[in-house]
Amino acid sequence: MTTTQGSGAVSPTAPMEGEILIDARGVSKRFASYHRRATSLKERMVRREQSEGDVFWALRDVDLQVRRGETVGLTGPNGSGKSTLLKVLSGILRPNDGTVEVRGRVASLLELGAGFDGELTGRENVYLNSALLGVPREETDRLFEAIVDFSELGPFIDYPVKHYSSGMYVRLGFAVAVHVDPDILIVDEVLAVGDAAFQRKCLARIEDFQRQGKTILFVSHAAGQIESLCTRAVLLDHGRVLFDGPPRQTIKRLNKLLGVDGVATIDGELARIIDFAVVDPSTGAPLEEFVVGARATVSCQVEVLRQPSAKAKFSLHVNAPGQPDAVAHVTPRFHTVPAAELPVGTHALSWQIEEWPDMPGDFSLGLGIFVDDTLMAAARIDGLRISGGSVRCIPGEVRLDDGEAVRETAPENLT
Ligand SMILES: Nc1ncnc2c1ncn2[C@@H]1O[C@H](COP(=O)(O)OP(=O)(O)OP(=O)(O)O)[C@@H](O)[C@H]1O
Repeated sequence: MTTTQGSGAVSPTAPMEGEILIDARGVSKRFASYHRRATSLKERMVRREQSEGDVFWALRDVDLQVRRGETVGLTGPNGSGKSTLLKVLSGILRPNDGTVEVRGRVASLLELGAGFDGELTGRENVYLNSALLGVPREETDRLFEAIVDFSELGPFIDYPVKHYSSGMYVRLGFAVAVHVDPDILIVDEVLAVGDAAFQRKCLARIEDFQRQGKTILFVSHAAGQIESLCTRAVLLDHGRVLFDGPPRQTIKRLNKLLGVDGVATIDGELARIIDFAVVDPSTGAPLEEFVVGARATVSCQVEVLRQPSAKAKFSLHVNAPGQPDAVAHVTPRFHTVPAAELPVGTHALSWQIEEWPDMPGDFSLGLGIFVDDTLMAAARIDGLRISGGSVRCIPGEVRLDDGEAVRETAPENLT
Protein backbone atom coordinates (compact mmCIF):
# COMPACT_ATOMS: atom_id res chain seq x y z
CA MET A 1 0.00 0.00 0.00
CA THR A 2 1.22 3.47 -0.81
CA THR A 3 0.03 6.09 1.59
CA THR A 4 0.40 9.73 0.72
CA GLN A 5 -0.31 12.24 3.40
CA GLY A 6 1.45 15.49 4.14
CA SER A 7 4.75 13.64 4.48
CA GLY A 8 4.00 10.46 2.45
CA ALA A 9 4.83 6.99 3.86
CA VAL A 10 5.24 4.08 1.45
CA SER A 11 4.70 0.42 2.23
CA PRO A 12 3.98 -2.04 -0.62
CA THR A 13 1.52 -4.87 -0.06
CA ALA A 14 -0.14 -7.23 -2.56
CA PRO A 15 -3.80 -6.36 -3.28
CA MET A 16 -6.64 -8.73 -2.34
CA GLU A 17 -9.71 -9.59 -4.47
CA GLY A 18 -12.52 -7.01 -4.41
CA GLU A 19 -10.78 -4.66 -2.07
CA ILE A 20 -10.49 -0.92 -2.43
CA LEU A 21 -7.26 -0.24 -4.30
CA ILE A 22 -7.48 3.53 -4.42
CA ASP A 23 -8.79 5.30 -1.39
CA ALA A 24 -8.66 9.08 -1.40
CA ARG A 25 -10.33 10.93 1.44
CA GLY A 26 -10.80 14.64 1.84
CA VAL A 27 -8.04 15.37 -0.66
CA SER A 28 -7.28 19.03 -1.32
CA LYS A 29 -4.47 20.47 -3.39
CA ARG A 30 -3.67 24.13 -3.72
CA PHE A 31 -1.37 26.00 -6.05
CA ALA A 32 -0.04 29.49 -6.05
CA SER A 33 -1.94 31.35 -8.70
CA TYR A 34 1.24 32.89 -10.08
CA HIS A 35 3.55 30.65 -12.01
CA ARG A 36 6.57 32.84 -12.65
CA ARG A 37 9.51 32.25 -10.38
CA ALA A 38 10.56 35.17 -8.21
CA THR A 39 13.78 36.61 -9.57
CA SER A 40 14.85 38.79 -6.66
CA LEU A 41 14.72 38.71 -2.89
CA LYS A 42 12.42 41.73 -2.94
CA GLU A 43 10.03 40.01 -5.30
CA ARG A 44 10.11 36.91 -3.14
CA MET A 45 9.24 38.94 -0.06
CA VAL A 46 6.40 40.76 -1.85
CA ARG A 47 5.04 37.44 -3.08
CA ARG A 48 5.23 35.89 0.33
CA GLU A 49 3.00 38.67 1.60
CA GLN A 50 0.58 38.12 -1.26
CA SER A 51 0.76 34.37 -1.17
CA GLU A 52 -2.13 33.56 1.16
CA GLY A 53 -4.54 35.52 -1.02
CA ASP A 54 -2.98 34.21 -4.20
CA VAL A 55 -3.49 30.51 -3.73
CA PHE A 56 -6.30 28.62 -5.33
CA TRP A 57 -7.54 25.14 -4.76
CA ALA A 58 -7.18 22.80 -7.73
CA LEU A 59 -8.75 20.01 -5.63
CA ARG A 60 -11.12 20.52 -2.75
CA ASP A 61 -12.18 17.80 -0.35
CA VAL A 62 -12.17 14.99 -2.92
CA ASP A 63 -13.28 11.53 -1.86
CA LEU A 64 -12.69 8.72 -4.31
CA GLN A 65 -12.67 4.99 -3.74
CA VAL A 66 -11.86 2.65 -6.61
CA ARG A 67 -12.22 -1.10 -6.23
CA ARG A 68 -10.27 -3.84 -7.86
CA GLY A 69 -11.66 -4.57 -11.34
CA GLU A 70 -13.36 -1.23 -11.79
CA THR A 71 -12.73 1.06 -14.75
CA VAL A 72 -13.40 4.57 -13.60
CA GLY A 73 -13.57 7.51 -15.99
CA LEU A 74 -12.70 10.95 -14.77
CA THR A 75 -14.27 13.81 -16.64
CA GLY A 76 -15.00 17.50 -16.22
CA PRO A 77 -14.50 20.88 -17.86
CA ASN A 78 -10.98 22.16 -18.60
CA GLY A 79 -9.12 23.08 -15.45
CA SER A 80 -11.49 21.16 -13.18
CA GLY A 81 -8.62 19.26 -11.55
CA LYS A 82 -8.60 15.90 -13.37
CA SER A 83 -4.87 15.79 -14.10
CA THR A 84 -4.07 17.11 -10.65
CA LEU A 85 -6.11 14.33 -9.09
CA LEU A 86 -4.33 11.68 -11.19
CA LYS A 87 -0.98 13.15 -10.14
CA VAL A 88 -1.97 13.08 -6.49
CA LEU A 89 -3.17 9.47 -6.81
CA SER A 90 0.05 8.51 -8.60
CA GLY A 91 2.13 10.05 -5.84
CA ILE A 92 3.63 12.74 -8.11
CA LEU A 93 1.96 15.54 -6.16
CA ARG A 94 1.40 15.55 -2.44
CA PRO A 95 -2.01 16.72 -1.25
CA ASN A 96 -2.19 19.67 1.15
CA ASP A 97 -5.02 18.00 3.00
CA GLY A 98 -6.51 14.55 3.16
CA THR A 99 -5.08 11.09 2.63
CA VAL A 100 -4.46 8.85 -0.35
CA GLU A 101 -3.96 5.12 -0.04
CA VAL A 102 -3.08 3.09 -3.11
CA ARG A 103 -2.65 -0.67 -3.03
CA GLY A 104 -0.59 -2.56 -5.59
CA ARG A 105 1.64 -1.62 -8.51
CA VAL A 106 0.53 1.54 -10.27
CA ALA A 107 1.51 2.30 -13.83
CA SER A 108 0.60 5.84 -14.71
CA LEU A 109 0.71 7.49 -18.05
CA LEU A 110 0.29 11.13 -17.28
CA GLU A 111 1.38 14.19 -19.17
CA LEU A 112 3.57 13.74 -22.21
CA GLY A 113 7.07 12.67 -21.41
CA ALA A 114 6.49 12.62 -17.66
CA GLY A 115 8.80 9.98 -16.27
CA PHE A 116 11.17 10.12 -19.27
CA ASP A 117 14.64 11.58 -19.21
CA GLY A 118 15.10 13.42 -22.51
CA GLU A 119 18.84 12.82 -22.68
CA LEU A 120 18.46 9.05 -22.39
CA THR A 121 17.52 6.77 -25.25
CA GLY A 122 14.17 5.03 -25.46
CA ARG A 123 15.89 1.80 -24.40
CA GLU A 124 17.45 3.40 -21.33
CA ASN A 125 14.14 5.01 -20.44
CA VAL A 126 12.35 1.66 -20.63
CA TYR A 127 14.78 0.32 -18.01
CA LEU A 128 14.54 3.49 -15.91
CA ASN A 129 10.75 3.52 -16.00
CA SER A 130 10.45 -0.17 -15.20
CA ALA A 131 12.89 0.21 -12.32
CA LEU A 132 10.81 3.09 -10.94
CA LEU A 133 7.81 0.78 -11.08
CA GLY A 134 9.69 -1.81 -9.08
CA VAL A 135 10.28 -4.25 -11.95
CA PRO A 136 13.54 -6.21 -11.57
CA ARG A 137 16.05 -5.79 -14.41
CA GLU A 138 15.81 -9.45 -15.51
CA GLU A 139 12.05 -9.07 -15.93
CA THR A 140 12.56 -5.94 -18.04
CA ASP A 141 15.09 -7.87 -20.16
CA ARG A 142 12.42 -10.50 -20.74
CA LEU A 143 9.74 -7.88 -21.58
CA PHE A 144 11.94 -5.57 -23.61
CA GLU A 145 11.21 -6.97 -27.06
CA ALA A 146 7.46 -6.97 -26.48
CA ILE A 147 7.63 -3.37 -25.26
CA VAL A 148 9.51 -2.23 -28.37
CA ASP A 149 7.14 -4.20 -30.60
CA PHE A 150 4.11 -2.62 -28.99
CA SER A 151 5.62 0.87 -29.22
CA GLU A 152 6.35 0.40 -32.95
CA LEU A 153 9.47 2.50 -32.48
CA GLY A 154 11.82 0.05 -34.23
CA PRO A 155 15.35 1.47 -34.48
CA PHE A 156 14.25 4.75 -32.83
CA ILE A 157 14.37 2.94 -29.50
CA ASP A 158 18.11 3.76 -29.47
CA TYR A 159 17.62 7.50 -30.06
CA PRO A 160 17.44 10.00 -27.18
CA VAL A 161 13.76 10.56 -26.41
CA LYS A 162 14.20 14.35 -26.67
CA HIS A 163 14.09 13.77 -30.43
CA TYR A 164 10.79 11.90 -30.25
CA SER A 165 7.50 13.28 -31.52
CA SER A 166 4.60 13.47 -29.07
CA GLY A 167 3.12 10.33 -30.65
CA MET A 168 6.40 8.44 -30.11
CA TYR A 169 6.48 9.50 -26.46
CA VAL A 170 2.98 8.21 -25.90
CA ARG A 171 3.67 4.95 -27.69
CA LEU A 172 6.69 4.23 -25.56
CA GLY A 173 5.01 5.33 -22.33
CA PHE A 174 1.95 3.22 -22.98
CA ALA A 175 4.04 0.23 -24.04
CA VAL A 176 5.96 0.29 -20.75
CA ALA A 177 2.83 0.91 -18.68
CA VAL A 178 0.93 -2.06 -20.07
CA HIS A 179 3.82 -4.53 -19.99
CA VAL A 180 4.88 -4.18 -16.38
CA ASP A 181 1.81 -6.04 -15.12
CA PRO A 182 0.37 -3.22 -13.02
CA ASP A 183 -2.54 -3.72 -10.65
CA ILE A 184 -3.72 -0.22 -11.45
CA LEU A 185 -3.39 1.64 -14.72
CA ILE A 186 -3.79 5.40 -14.53
CA VAL A 187 -4.05 7.14 -17.88
CA ASP A 188 -4.44 10.84 -18.55
CA GLU A 189 -5.77 12.09 -21.82
CA VAL A 190 -2.51 11.29 -23.59
CA LEU A 191 -4.25 8.69 -25.71
CA ALA A 192 -5.72 11.50 -27.75
CA VAL A 193 -2.18 12.19 -29.03
CA GLY A 194 -1.46 8.92 -30.81
CA ASP A 195 -2.76 8.16 -34.30
CA ALA A 196 -6.05 6.34 -34.76
CA ALA A 197 -4.47 2.92 -35.28
CA PHE A 198 -2.39 3.22 -32.13
CA GLN A 199 -5.38 4.47 -30.15
CA ARG A 200 -7.31 1.37 -31.21
CA LYS A 201 -4.41 -0.80 -30.08
CA CYS A 202 -4.31 0.96 -26.70
CA LEU A 203 -8.06 0.64 -26.26
CA ALA A 204 -7.83 -3.07 -27.11
CA ARG A 205 -5.12 -3.42 -24.45
CA ILE A 206 -7.26 -1.56 -21.94
CA GLU A 207 -10.06 -4.02 -22.69
CA ASP A 208 -7.63 -6.90 -22.09
CA PHE A 209 -6.80 -5.37 -18.75
CA GLN A 210 -10.48 -5.18 -17.92
CA ARG A 211 -10.91 -8.87 -18.71
CA GLN A 212 -8.01 -9.62 -16.40
CA GLY A 213 -9.85 -7.76 -13.63
CA LYS A 214 -7.34 -4.94 -13.36
CA THR A 215 -8.22 -1.51 -12.09
CA ILE A 216 -8.18 1.39 -14.51
CA LEU A 217 -8.61 5.08 -13.90
CA PHE A 218 -8.54 7.35 -16.89
CA VAL A 219 -9.31 10.91 -17.86
CA SER A 220 -11.31 11.53 -20.96
CA HIS A 221 -13.48 14.22 -22.45
CA ALA A 222 -14.84 11.71 -24.97
CA ALA A 223 -18.35 10.77 -23.90
CA GLY A 224 -18.33 7.70 -26.16
CA GLN A 225 -15.10 6.38 -24.63
CA ILE A 226 -16.36 6.90 -21.09
CA GLU A 227 -19.63 5.19 -21.81
CA SER A 228 -18.17 2.24 -23.65
CA LEU A 229 -15.22 1.53 -21.35
CA CYS A 230 -16.13 2.61 -17.85
CA THR A 231 -18.07 0.90 -15.13
CA ARG A 232 -18.37 4.22 -13.35
CA ALA A 233 -17.52 7.84 -14.05
CA VAL A 234 -16.67 10.77 -11.84
CA LEU A 235 -17.42 14.37 -12.76
CA LEU A 236 -15.10 17.03 -11.36
CA ASP A 237 -15.86 20.72 -11.39
CA HIS A 238 -13.71 23.42 -9.82
CA GLY A 239 -11.74 20.76 -7.99
CA ARG A 240 -14.75 19.11 -6.38
CA VAL A 241 -16.54 15.86 -7.13
CA LEU A 242 -19.86 16.93 -8.56
CA PHE A 243 -21.12 13.46 -9.42
CA ASP A 244 -19.93 9.88 -9.13
CA GLY A 245 -22.07 7.21 -10.73
CA PRO A 246 -23.09 5.38 -13.92
CA PRO A 247 -21.18 6.73 -16.97
CA ARG A 248 -24.28 7.74 -18.89
CA GLN A 249 -25.58 9.86 -16.02
CA THR A 250 -22.17 11.40 -15.51
CA ILE A 251 -22.02 12.41 -19.15
CA LYS A 252 -25.49 13.93 -18.91
CA ARG A 253 -24.35 15.98 -15.92
CA LEU A 254 -21.22 17.02 -17.79
CA ASN A 255 -23.27 18.12 -20.79
CA LYS A 256 -25.53 20.06 -18.51
CA LEU A 257 -22.54 21.72 -16.89
CA LEU A 258 -21.14 22.62 -20.28
CA GLY A 259 -24.53 23.91 -21.36
CA VAL A 260 -24.83 21.47 -24.22
CA ASP A 261 -27.80 19.46 -23.07
CA GLY A 262 -31.47 19.97 -23.57
CA VAL A 263 -33.06 22.17 -26.12
CA ALA A 264 -31.77 25.62 -26.93
CA THR A 265 -34.12 27.88 -28.82
CA ILE A 266 -33.92 31.23 -30.51
CA ASP A 267 -37.22 33.06 -30.75
CA GLY A 268 -38.07 35.50 -33.49
CA GLU A 269 -40.72 38.19 -33.72
CA LEU A 270 -42.74 35.99 -35.99
CA ALA A 271 -42.50 32.63 -34.29
CA ARG A 272 -41.44 30.87 -31.13
CA ILE A 273 -40.54 27.21 -30.81
CA ILE A 274 -42.26 25.88 -27.72
CA ASP A 275 -41.23 22.27 -27.97
CA PHE A 276 -38.76 20.30 -30.06
CA ALA A 277 -38.16 16.62 -29.41
CA VAL A 278 -37.12 13.36 -31.00
CA VAL A 279 -39.27 10.45 -29.93
CA ASP A 280 -39.68 6.76 -30.52
CA PRO A 281 -42.52 6.51 -33.10
CA SER A 282 -44.15 3.53 -31.39
CA THR A 283 -43.90 4.54 -27.72
CA GLY A 284 -43.61 8.32 -27.96
CA ALA A 285 -40.76 8.20 -25.43
CA PRO A 286 -37.96 10.75 -25.95
CA LEU A 287 -34.89 9.30 -27.65
CA GLU A 288 -31.30 10.19 -26.88
CA GLU A 289 -29.60 7.44 -28.77
CA PHE A 290 -30.39 6.34 -32.29
CA VAL A 291 -29.52 3.00 -33.66
CA VAL A 292 -28.49 3.40 -37.26
CA GLY A 293 -31.35 2.27 -39.42
CA ALA A 294 -34.00 2.84 -36.77
CA ARG A 295 -36.96 5.13 -37.21
CA ALA A 296 -37.65 8.22 -35.16
CA THR A 297 -40.18 11.01 -35.07
CA VAL A 298 -39.10 14.60 -34.75
CA SER A 299 -41.84 16.81 -33.46
CA CYS A 300 -42.12 20.47 -32.74
CA GLN A 301 -44.68 22.86 -31.43
CA VAL A 302 -44.49 26.32 -32.82
CA GLU A 303 -46.28 29.39 -31.68
CA VAL A 304 -46.85 31.75 -34.56
CA LEU A 305 -46.85 35.29 -33.19
CA ARG A 306 -47.51 37.09 -36.45
CA GLN A 307 -48.91 35.41 -39.52
CA PRO A 308 -46.19 35.15 -42.18
CA SER A 309 -46.81 36.97 -45.44
CA ALA A 310 -45.05 34.25 -47.43
CA LYS A 311 -44.79 30.50 -47.04
CA ALA A 312 -42.61 29.25 -44.18
CA LYS A 313 -39.85 26.70 -44.63
CA PHE A 314 -38.81 24.27 -41.93
CA SER A 315 -35.34 22.77 -42.11
CA LEU A 316 -33.97 19.91 -40.01
CA HIS A 317 -30.25 19.35 -39.92
CA VAL A 318 -27.66 17.26 -38.13
CA ASN A 319 -24.42 18.82 -36.87
CA ALA A 320 -21.34 17.15 -35.44
CA PRO A 321 -19.99 18.79 -32.24
CA GLY A 322 -18.14 22.02 -32.93
CA GLN A 323 -19.03 21.99 -36.63
CA PRO A 324 -21.28 24.84 -37.65
CA ASP A 325 -22.02 23.33 -41.06
CA ALA A 326 -24.62 20.65 -41.14
CA VAL A 327 -23.34 17.22 -42.05
CA ALA A 328 -26.77 15.91 -42.95
CA HIS A 329 -30.19 17.24 -43.72
CA VAL A 330 -33.48 15.54 -43.35
CA THR A 331 -34.98 15.76 -46.80
CA PRO A 332 -36.66 17.27 -48.51
CA ARG A 333 -34.30 19.88 -47.19
CA PHE A 334 -37.16 22.26 -46.62
CA HIS A 335 -40.61 21.33 -45.51
CA THR A 336 -42.69 24.15 -46.93
CA VAL A 337 -45.87 25.29 -45.23
CA PRO A 338 -48.14 27.81 -46.93
CA ALA A 339 -48.68 31.04 -44.98
CA ALA A 340 -52.38 30.35 -44.79
CA GLU A 341 -51.68 27.20 -42.79
CA LEU A 342 -49.79 29.12 -40.16
CA PRO A 343 -52.24 31.56 -38.60
CA VAL A 344 -51.38 33.13 -35.25
CA GLY A 345 -51.56 30.39 -32.62
CA THR A 346 -49.87 27.13 -31.77
CA HIS A 347 -49.15 24.45 -34.37
CA ALA A 348 -47.69 20.99 -34.15
CA LEU A 349 -45.51 19.55 -36.89
CA SER A 350 -43.67 16.27 -37.10
CA TRP A 351 -41.30 14.47 -39.40
CA GLN A 352 -40.50 10.80 -39.69
CA ILE A 353 -36.83 9.95 -39.99
CA GLU A 354 -36.37 6.62 -41.65
CA GLU A 355 -32.65 6.18 -41.17
CA TRP A 356 -29.87 8.10 -39.50
CA PRO A 357 -26.62 8.88 -41.23
CA ASP A 358 -23.75 6.75 -40.05
CA MET A 359 -21.80 9.17 -37.90
CA PRO A 360 -21.20 7.42 -34.59
CA GLY A 361 -20.81 9.71 -31.60
CA ASP A 362 -22.52 12.82 -30.40
CA PHE A 363 -24.44 15.17 -32.62
CA SER A 364 -26.99 17.92 -32.48
CA LEU A 365 -30.26 18.11 -34.27
CA GLY A 366 -31.25 21.57 -35.37
CA LEU A 367 -34.52 23.02 -36.56
CA GLY A 368 -34.77 26.31 -38.40
CA ILE A 369 -37.88 28.16 -39.52
CA PHE A 370 -37.37 30.51 -42.45
CA VAL A 371 -39.67 32.99 -44.14
CA ASP A 372 -38.36 34.64 -47.28
CA ASP A 373 -35.00 33.05 -46.54
CA THR A 374 -34.78 34.86 -43.19
CA LEU A 375 -34.35 32.72 -40.09
CA MET A 376 -37.40 33.31 -37.91
CA ALA A 377 -36.80 30.86 -35.07
CA ALA A 378 -34.44 28.02 -34.33
CA ALA A 379 -34.03 25.19 -31.87
CA ARG A 380 -31.27 22.72 -31.21
CA ILE A 381 -31.02 19.50 -29.24
CA ASP A 382 -27.45 18.63 -28.24
CA GLY A 383 -25.94 15.47 -26.86
CA LEU A 384 -27.86 13.04 -29.08
CA ARG A 385 -26.04 9.91 -30.11
CA ILE A 386 -26.06 7.66 -33.12
CA SER A 387 -24.80 4.14 -32.79
CA GLY A 388 -24.89 1.04 -34.88
CA GLY A 389 -23.26 -0.42 -37.92
CA SER A 390 -23.42 0.58 -41.53
CA VAL A 391 -26.37 2.46 -42.93
CA ARG A 392 -28.25 2.63 -46.14
CA CYS A 393 -29.46 6.09 -46.91
CA ILE A 394 -32.84 6.09 -48.49
CA PRO A 395 -33.30 8.70 -51.20
CA GLY A 396 -35.75 11.33 -50.20
CA GLU A 397 -35.33 10.68 -46.51
CA VAL A 398 -31.83 11.63 -45.46
CA ARG A 399 -29.05 13.01 -47.57
CA LEU A 400 -25.53 13.90 -46.67
CA ASP A 401 -23.66 17.07 -47.52
CA ASP A 402 -20.37 16.09 -49.03
CA GLY A 403 -18.38 19.29 -49.07
CA GLU A 404 -20.15 21.68 -51.40
CA ALA A 405 -22.23 19.23 -53.32
CA VAL A 406 -25.17 17.50 -51.79
CA ARG A 407 -24.78 13.81 -52.44
CA GLU A 408 -28.11 12.41 -53.55
CA THR A 409 -27.91 8.99 -52.06
CA ALA A 410 -28.86 5.82 -53.76
CA PRO A 411 -29.48 2.85 -51.49
CA GLU A 412 -25.95 1.71 -50.80
CA ASN A 413 -23.69 1.05 -47.92
CA LEU A 414 -21.88 4.14 -46.87
CA THR A 415 -19.34 2.40 -44.67
N1 LIG B 1 1.78 23.01 -11.16
C1 LIG B 1 0.78 23.88 -11.16
N2 LIG B 1 0.94 25.12 -10.67
C2 LIG B 1 -0.08 25.99 -10.64
N3 LIG B 1 -1.32 25.71 -11.09
C3 LIG B 1 -1.53 24.49 -11.59
C4 LIG B 1 -0.51 23.51 -11.66
N4 LIG B 1 -1.05 22.38 -12.20
C5 LIG B 1 -2.34 22.66 -12.47
N5 LIG B 1 -2.64 23.92 -12.10
C6 LIG B 1 -3.95 24.55 -12.20
O1 LIG B 1 -4.88 23.74 -11.48
C7 LIG B 1 -6.14 23.72 -12.13
C8 LIG B 1 -6.52 22.30 -12.43
O2 LIG B 1 -5.65 21.84 -13.44
P1 LIG B 1 -5.72 20.39 -14.06
O3 LIG B 1 -4.64 20.28 -15.09
O4 LIG B 1 -5.74 19.39 -12.96
O5 LIG B 1 -7.15 20.43 -14.75
P2 LIG B 1 -7.78 19.41 -15.80
O6 LIG B 1 -9.17 19.16 -15.36
O7 LIG B 1 -6.88 18.24 -16.00
O8 LIG B 1 -7.79 20.32 -17.09
P3 LIG B 1 -7.73 19.91 -18.66
O9 LIG B 1 -9.02 19.26 -19.01
O10 LIG B 1 -7.60 21.24 -19.32
O11 LIG B 1 -6.52 19.05 -18.85
C9 LIG B 1 -5.99 24.60 -13.37
O12 LIG B 1 -6.50 25.88 -13.07
C10 LIG B 1 -4.48 24.64 -13.61
O13 LIG B 1 -4.12 25.86 -14.22
